[in-house]
Amino acid sequence: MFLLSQKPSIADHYIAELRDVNIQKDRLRFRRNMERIGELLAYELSKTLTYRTEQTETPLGQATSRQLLQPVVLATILRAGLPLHEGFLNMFDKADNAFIGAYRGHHINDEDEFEVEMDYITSPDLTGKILILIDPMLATGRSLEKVYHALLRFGIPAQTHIAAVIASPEGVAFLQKRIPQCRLWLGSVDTRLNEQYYIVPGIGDAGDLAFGEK
Ligand SMILES: O=P(O)(O)OC[C@H]1O[C@H](OP(=O)(O)OP(=O)(O)O)[C@H](O)[C@@H]1O
Ligand SMILES: O=c1cc[nH]c(=O)[nH]1
Ligand SMILES: [Mg+2]
Repeated sequence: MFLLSQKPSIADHYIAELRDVNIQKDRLRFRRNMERIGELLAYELSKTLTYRTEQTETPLGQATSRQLLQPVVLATILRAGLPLHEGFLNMFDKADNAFIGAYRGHHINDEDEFEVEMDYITSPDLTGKILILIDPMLATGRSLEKVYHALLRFGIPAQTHIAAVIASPEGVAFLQKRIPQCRLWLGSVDTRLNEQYYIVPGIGDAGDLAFGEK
């Protein structure tokens, strides 16, 4: 597991702004901070990938350079994942993209219990590729687990990475148990989940903060 907040850095400013109830009123800034964290996580993740060397022609000669060995697919859970996706795409600009419509739907009988509803999924072939699954909030982990398994119908990736900005200890433990083959890239692991399965202290509802209440 990689944890961005483990070492002090400028990323701490971005995460602090995401949490701040006053700064949250500025949706543009909220989305941009998500995007900036996406760029940082993507850069850290890129250091672990495999590269091949090739020759690049410059105006003055030949330079040895590195190119990613395997294609990258960025798969993002709507809505809240969109700004984080943009950050990853800024770094992995040649990536293909997958999108999944998933949200926490409520049961009629029990207000606090929820089921992950998934009503849209589109993806390129994933066979042998580097799959990066993107969602800023890892609360119970049920959305990410469900989406990961749904994506496998598009092929078996060579590697799968999961990127989230704010995680709960419960969600991390759930994913490590259920899909241990996926490597986690996280901004912060917070204290706990509350009764509504929201992350505490967390940031609130990431989708609403980025795009408005639904
Ligand atoms: O780990 P989990 O317990 O599954 O919860 C996390 C999910 O909840 C949020 O989506 P939400 O249902 O709020 O949809 P939205 O992006 O449309 O706001 C978030 O973006 C995750 O997808
Ligand atoms: O804390 C949480 C949990 C799920 N989804 C969010 O947006 N925030
Ligand atoms: Mg939401």
